[in-house]
Amino acid sequence: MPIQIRKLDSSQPGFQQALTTLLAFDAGTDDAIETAVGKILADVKVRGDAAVLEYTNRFDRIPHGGAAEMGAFDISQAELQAALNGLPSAQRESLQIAAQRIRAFHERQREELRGFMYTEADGTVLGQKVTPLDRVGIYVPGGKAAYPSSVLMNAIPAQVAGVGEIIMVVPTPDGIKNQMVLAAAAIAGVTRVITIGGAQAVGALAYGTQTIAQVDKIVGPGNAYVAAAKRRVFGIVGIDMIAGPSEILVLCDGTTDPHWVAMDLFSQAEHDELAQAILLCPDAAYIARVEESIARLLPTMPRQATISTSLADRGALIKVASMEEACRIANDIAAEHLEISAENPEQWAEQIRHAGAMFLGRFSSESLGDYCCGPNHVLPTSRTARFSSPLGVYDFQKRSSVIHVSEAGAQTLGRVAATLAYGEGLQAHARSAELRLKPQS
Ligand SMILES: NC(=O)c1ccc[n+]([C@@H]2O[C@H](COP(=O)([O-])OP(=O)(O)OC[C@H]3O[C@@H](n4cnc5c(N)ncnc54)[C@H](O)[C@@H]3O)[C@@H](O)[C@H]2O)c1
Ligand SMILES: N[C@H](CO)Cc1c[nH]c[nH+]1
Repeated sequence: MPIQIRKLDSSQPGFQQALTTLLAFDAGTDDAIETAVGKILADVKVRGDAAVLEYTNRFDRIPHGGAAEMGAFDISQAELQAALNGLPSAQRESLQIAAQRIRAFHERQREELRGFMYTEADGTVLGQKVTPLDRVGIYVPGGKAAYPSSVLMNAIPAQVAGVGEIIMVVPTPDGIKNQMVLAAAAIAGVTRVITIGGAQAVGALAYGTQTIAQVDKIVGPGNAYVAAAKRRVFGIVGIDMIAGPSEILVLCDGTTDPHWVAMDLFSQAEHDELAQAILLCPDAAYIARVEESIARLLPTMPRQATISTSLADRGALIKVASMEEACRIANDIAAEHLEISAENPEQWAEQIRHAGAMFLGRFSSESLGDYCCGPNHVLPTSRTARFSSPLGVYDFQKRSSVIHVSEAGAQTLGRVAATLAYGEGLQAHARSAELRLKPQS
């Protein structure tokens, strides 16, 4: 099937409007998803398990007329361990290597995130205490593909942070459990695995049900339904970020094998029809070669239907004036993944301020980061990399301020506080500070 992919040129009038339209979700789709998610969440909040059971049976097409009770969706620790033991050794070892590398990276984050205390001259002690969250929900997607890597990426930082209970939800369409997903949960030390997904799983974790305890925070990626549900439950529970349909932006100077770039674009397009893959390049002849590679390689891809819809609806090959302009546009796009496939990639990376993860040089394919480089693959999408960060140990911790004022400190701070409190018209605040002042002799 001939592939239709949008071609844009930054020098053409209307380019900025075309780019804005490309980056926005189709409002019609968005509204439909929002309405559906609103209804599901309201129902789960009121009816709890009964609603979760019904939606799971329906959306995940649970066979034999569906499960009769929620217990059917729980997976025991013994089953997780059996899945790990039963994996072919190459799969088990690859999971273990990936887990070890992800753990090593996140251990470094923890070292950077320890609290601090300092003592002032008058003996007042001030500081910040870091504590892990008690109970978190991790969402592992599973509608169109199975994601053992996302189990590791979600659970390992939670464990490194010291979270008490890690509750994992993952849909099992048609009731089929993926053994690598279960094995990854065993490796990562997940507390409980429940095979539910979508907005109903997010609702169950956020509100709690008869059989699922409310969590403190929900993290993890998912499709547009999951992203919309997380956005809606924020405030009742914490969330990490909006990690929706995957995105890749390749910034190329025209020196990389075009087959490599085409396949890198496919690697994110194959996740979802709503995924987004974009190339920015100053060399028109090179863009034409990437287009040829796309046409040549696409028929060889098992997921070509998803890839072509994603490329046709949300993809683009964009001719820019220069690599400098490519960097400026990349900052505007603020993509989940940015590949800088160029000679001396560092010079361009210096100009990038907004990207979930940056892959520098032509050997750093984004796919390596998806599985085993070590940094997290749960990343902000839909331009939220302007203000969000990759999932990390910090998402599973919170900070409390610690204030221990000495008697001497209370004399100086008390006068300052009382003056400010009277200025605000808050007498009790002022008097509370003044009661601790020694009488002036
Ligand atoms: N940003 C990241 O860090 C990151 C990482 C991995 C994956 N992803 C993305 O995660 C997503 C995974 O999506 P997926 O679909 O494979 O799995 P998913 O688990 O996110 O979604 C499956 C669930 O969606 C719900 N659903 C599907 N159609 C529905 C409908 N019509 N009405 C109501 N609910 C419906 C169902 O409950 C189903 O269980 C992809 O978009 C992928 O690109 C993102
Ligand atoms: N590309 C996804 C993040 O958008 C992560 C992933 C998991 N498996 C393969 N890829």
